Amino acid sequence: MVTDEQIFKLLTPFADGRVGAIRTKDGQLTVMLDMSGLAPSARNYIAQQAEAALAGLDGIDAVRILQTAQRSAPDLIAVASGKGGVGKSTLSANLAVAMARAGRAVGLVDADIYGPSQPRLLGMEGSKPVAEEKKMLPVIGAGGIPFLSMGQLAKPGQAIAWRGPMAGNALTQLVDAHWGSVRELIVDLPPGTGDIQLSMVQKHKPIGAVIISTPQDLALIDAARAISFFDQAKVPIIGVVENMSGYICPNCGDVSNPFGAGGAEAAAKELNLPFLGRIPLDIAIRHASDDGVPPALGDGPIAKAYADIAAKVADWADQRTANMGG
Ligand SMILES: Nc1ncnc2c1ncn2[C@@H]1O[C@H](COP(=O)(O)OP(=O)(O)OP(=O)(O)O)[C@@H](O)[C@H]1O
Repeated sequence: MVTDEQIFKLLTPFADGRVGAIRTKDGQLTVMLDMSGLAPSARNYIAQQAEAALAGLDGIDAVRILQTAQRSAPDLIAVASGKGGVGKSTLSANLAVAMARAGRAVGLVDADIYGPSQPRLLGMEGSKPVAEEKKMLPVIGAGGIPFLSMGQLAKPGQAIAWRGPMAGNALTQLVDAHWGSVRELIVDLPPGTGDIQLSMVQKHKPIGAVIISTPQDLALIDAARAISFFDQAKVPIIGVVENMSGYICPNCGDVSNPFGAGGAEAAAKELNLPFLGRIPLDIAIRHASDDGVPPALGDGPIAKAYADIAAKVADWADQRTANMGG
């Protein structure tokens, strides 16, 4: 008679970590497999492999595979700014890459209806995700980051016209996709506090928000507005990132401060919020981003700056989980 341990060993090569209860009764073997997060094609594949691996075992006449889905949806981490052009999309892509490099299962949703830029930032311009059982399958971008973008749902310029329910439905399609083993989903929000943000806090509440600003006074005033929006929605602010602080001259290496410096850190302090770090204004960031190679994949000071911010966000998420008792 075959033992549970033997069955477990037979299933491990393709269902590692997914094998649940095993029951043998009257020649019928029932095995529970946790298929949560998997796309239907992957579920079918594993179930077929399991049936094949368990066929013809000593004392077993019939094999039944029970599929369960216990794992919950990924946690959402919003990246927001008060105004456009401050580097929110660049931070979102690089935060995802840096967190993944640190070993976390991270995905990315590009919810920016005004200028969806993640397909370009992740080197997958023109990519079209396919759907399985009416849910989208994320596309794998640079750094192995699974992502979905408003830019993949609509023709260029079309999404801008989306209002209220349409924008909300589009966001739902991106968030409720086949995220598989992804545990944390970075959401690149449009700038400001519009329909997408409302839908986000009402329907897909993020566990926290990262606010990005340049050091300029005006950008900071807008950032404060975004902060108060999340405060009112009871979404905790993970912290503030200062972008484009200190310009490193590519010729002489001198550092100047075209947008000022330290403004976001001072503002964070004033608002009693954690400061997560600063990213300098560096043309290399723009070039790498335009080429679809997130600078966080490198190993110079820029990659380090993103890695430090990612570590703080990860710590925050872990602390939150610990506080929740699990
Ligand atoms: N630290 C930086 N140094 C140099 N260029 C940067 C930096 N951060 C972002 N950029 C560049 O600034 C431009 C705007 O960045 P990005 O698209 O990330 O901003 P955004 O806030 O998401 O804008 P939008 O609201 O339009 O989506 C891009 O060309 C990007 O490559």
